[in-house]
Amino acid sequence: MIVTVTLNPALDKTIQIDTFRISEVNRVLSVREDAGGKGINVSKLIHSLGGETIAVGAVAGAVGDFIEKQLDELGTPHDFVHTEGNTRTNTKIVDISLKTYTDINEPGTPLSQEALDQIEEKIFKYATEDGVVVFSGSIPSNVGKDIYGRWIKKVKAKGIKTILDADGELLKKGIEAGPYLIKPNIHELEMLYNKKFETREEAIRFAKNLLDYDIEIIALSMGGHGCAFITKDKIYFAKAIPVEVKSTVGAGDSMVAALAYAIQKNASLKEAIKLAVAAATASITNEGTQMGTKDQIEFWKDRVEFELLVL
Ligand SMILES: Nc1ncnc2c1ncn2[C@@H]1O[C@H](COP(=O)(O)OP(=O)(O)O)[C@@H](O)[C@H]1O
Ligand SMILES: O=P(O)(O)OC[C@H]1O[C@](O)(COP(=O)(O)O)[C@@H](O)[C@@H]1O
Repeated sequence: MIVTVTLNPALDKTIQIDTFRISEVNRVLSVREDAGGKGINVSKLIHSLGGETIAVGAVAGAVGDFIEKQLDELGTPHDFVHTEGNTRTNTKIVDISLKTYTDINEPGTPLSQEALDQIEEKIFKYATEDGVVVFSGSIPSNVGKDIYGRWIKKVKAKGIKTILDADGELLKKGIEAGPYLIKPNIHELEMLYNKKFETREEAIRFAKNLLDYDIEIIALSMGGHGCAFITKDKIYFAKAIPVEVKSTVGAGDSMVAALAYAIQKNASLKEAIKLAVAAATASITNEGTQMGTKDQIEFWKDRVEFELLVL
């Protein structure tokens, strides 16, 4: 079982605009709404790949109802705690002329200690020894930044693998707990080291140091430049596949989903890399927060190129 934890789900509202102008009236060309939030996206993809998954976390109000309904329609299993307020809406602006993709993410509704305890119970209810628990995304501002780190320690103590995809303090404290895999993007790594990397190699060297925290795999994604997959023995670099981008939202989550799926199946690292890049590529060819379909991912899998790096 792959359990995903989303403390801050979102309705992703993607609006298409032609040449966005600041301080002017902008007319929207199209709107679409998807159930989003990092763990939720991960579960959506794992389910469509045929994997066993459940999305846990918290939802609230009418937006929470929308998310649960859409997951039901997709057949993605979920078990959320229901809280006060309303789940956030994240606005994604796709500018079709400028080819820019802008995310405006709301902070989300607070979670009580009682809700957090209930979520923790659900994590341990569904997590299996041969499974994976995925902690990803931001958290409401009233929740301590050590939450993922604390949960990773507890899950790891039961011999269960964990994946962390977060930024800032959440990432830093999570890393200290030694998750099995982390997937920072290059900006998140720069924030972590408070340093701008001049070259791909420099970024990879800094990322590699994190393996000392008992991390097995680091997927360091670099948007349209590709992704490095770093382990103690080997470092692979997979090129991004040039495609017509419809929306970059969900590319990282697709990688995380594919990696979780591959890890649970005990697939080789090479197989995991192919699936991860194919899943990310498929996702960005779809509008809004839509993951790639199984067929799309199969198609791209044969076209993934990666090389062994010697640093
Ligand atoms: N513009 C792009 N063109 C082609 N592939 C892309 C593009 N943006 C992202 N990808 C693919 O998605 C992966 C993850 O993207 P990235 O933006 O680094 O993740 P995140 O969404 O977590 O920030 C990349 O390694 C690449 O394979
Ligand atoms: O929790 P955060 O960091 O605000 O991110 C949430 C947003 O990230 C997403 O999960 C997409 O993430 P990626 O583009 O990194 O795959 C959206 O669905 C959601 O709106």
